[in-house]
Amino acid sequence: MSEQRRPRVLIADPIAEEGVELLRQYFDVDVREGLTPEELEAIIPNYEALIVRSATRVTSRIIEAGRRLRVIGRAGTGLDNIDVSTARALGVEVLNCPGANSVAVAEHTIGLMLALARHIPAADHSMKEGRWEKKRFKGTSLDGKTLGIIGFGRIGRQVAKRAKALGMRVLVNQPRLTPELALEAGVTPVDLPDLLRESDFVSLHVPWRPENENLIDREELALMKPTAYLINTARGGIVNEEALLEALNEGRIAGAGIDVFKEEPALDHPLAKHPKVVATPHIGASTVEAQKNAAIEIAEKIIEFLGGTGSVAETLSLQMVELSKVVPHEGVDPKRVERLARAIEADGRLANPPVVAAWQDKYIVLDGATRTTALKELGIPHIVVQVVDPNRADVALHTWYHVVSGPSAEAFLDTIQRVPGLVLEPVADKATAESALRERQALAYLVLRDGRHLLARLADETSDALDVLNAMVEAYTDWGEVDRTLTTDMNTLTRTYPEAVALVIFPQFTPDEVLAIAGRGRRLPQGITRFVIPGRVLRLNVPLDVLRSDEPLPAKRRWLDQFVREKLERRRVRYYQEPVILLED
Ligand SMILES: NC(=O)c1ccc[n+]([C@@H]2O[C@H](COP(=O)([O-])OP(=O)(O)OC[C@H]3O[C@@H](n4cnc5c(N)ncnc54)[C@H](O)[C@@H]3O)[C@@H](O)[C@H]2O)c1
Ligand SMILES: O=C(O)CC[C@@H](O)C(=O)O
Repeated sequence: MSEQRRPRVLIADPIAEEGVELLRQYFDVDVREGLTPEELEAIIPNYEALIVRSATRVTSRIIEAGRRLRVIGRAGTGLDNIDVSTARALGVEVLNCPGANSVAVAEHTIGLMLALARHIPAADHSMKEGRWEKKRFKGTSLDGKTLGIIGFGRIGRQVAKRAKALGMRVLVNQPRLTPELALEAGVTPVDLPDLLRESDFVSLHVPWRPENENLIDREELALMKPTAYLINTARGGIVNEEALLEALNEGRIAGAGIDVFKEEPALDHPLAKHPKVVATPHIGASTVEAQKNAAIEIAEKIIEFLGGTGSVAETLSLQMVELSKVVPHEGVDPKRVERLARAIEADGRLANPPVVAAWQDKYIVLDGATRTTALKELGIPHIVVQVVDPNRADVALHTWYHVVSGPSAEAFLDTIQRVPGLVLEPVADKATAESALRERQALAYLVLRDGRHLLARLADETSDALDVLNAMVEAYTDWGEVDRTLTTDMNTLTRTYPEAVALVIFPQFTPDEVLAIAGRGRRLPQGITRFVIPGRVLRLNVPLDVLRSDEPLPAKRRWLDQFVREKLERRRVRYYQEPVILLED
């Protein structure tokens, strides 16, 4: 850390004193609560770090004005009040402390459930007004009731633990919930409609993101029982407030417990005033313990970040690594590899770093297999990659299906049937085919133009499923034209692809399966997996000379950090907030 000038930290929302004291040991700390956006914008250029809770909105304007800003700390969980994309694009790290307040929010959730089930706030209010209305406040028990938890992360799991101790049955809706985790937590995974239909209490524990806006809307509320309660301690916009108000007014649900509102502070809010609602002013995390945990944890993280190396490249998840450790998870077309190798050599630079996931001592390529292979062909020892966690909530893995066009469905079938180790088996309908695929009893299913459904299965157990799958895709790719699609409706497809004879539908692979396949040195056929990865860094344009040189890896890493730092200073890094799908290298 610099001897001349200590870094300056601005704390813009109240955090526990223990965290402030810790920060003061290392930095010059100013606590300035209640700043207007204009005031914050005016003073932010003086600070290396900014710490907020949920009240201060850290907009792109504020971040851009923070010329010295290196880190934004959120003393809590949700990052929805911080423009994380702009921060990362400008090399400003964003740190939070998820987990520090999970227990507090879980306890508050249980508190809201009990308050609703036993009418505690209304009974208290009636007594304060001098009444004794014993008959009016007959409640319901939580024991034996069903709680539906939407979002089974840190808070959702803490809620489940407590609800089970109260004798509740717990249903969970959470993408990619493994059966092992569900079993261990004693909960039942269900889809959202079933959760809404079966639960006596529905509790939300998902983050706010654009796709979670109005996750609970009219349609979802309509599925709930008239005796059920909705609890929202997550974020306001996740429930459509107007729809909820209607449902309460029309008696379509029994009540709601609400800690968070679309606009906060929520003053004179019709939901907060509603007799069937127990409302609290975003205090889920407001316990002495949670606030102390969050303040100390964020202080420690900021001290470590500003005191440590603070690599700018790593802030953007960019790393210089050995190319031999970078492994594609899907096959590549050798002709495309050769073309791309020539183009990269002529251009003298690697424009877009492949996106990879760290897996044991390897990096599995999620996007950029052709580029990676082209660099290997060129004999280059090192490569810059962007490392992402494929299980991150905003990374999605979808499956492309293949529309195959050619002279006739019979000729197509003939080609497939000749693949060693493969048998085709007719099935009655789409539902049977889908279920076989889900259960992994088939490698794929085929929908022919005339509407027939066929399962593609292993001929015997000694055949290797991946080998046969690869051979099948290779066979029809050599035979006809293959286009990728996300739709399974043959009628729609034949309008776009008049020569289409068949649609090949693959199972939905999980990121863990994909990594395990690649980690074993195996590959899926090309063009099946589709990772949607927000926050891609593109057009980094790393000179090939640097990647190719004999300099050792640590020296190249230092070079990369300086290279990225300069680009950021000149605002030369193109950062995509939206997912970017690159089909062509
Ligand atoms: N009321 C409060 O004071 C308070 C305090 C802390 C956190 N929160 C809110 O709670 C949220 C959850 O916190 P956490 O620490 O449990 O987060 P988390 O990231 O550990 O868990 C969220 C889970 O929701 C899942 N998810 C996302 N979208 C989903 C969807 N549409 N359907 C089903 N599951 C979905 C994710 O996969 C993840 O597992 C935070 O993002 C924050 O908004 C509120
Ligand atoms: O700052 C707060 O107290 C709210 C915290 C909470 O919403 C969070 O996301 O951690």
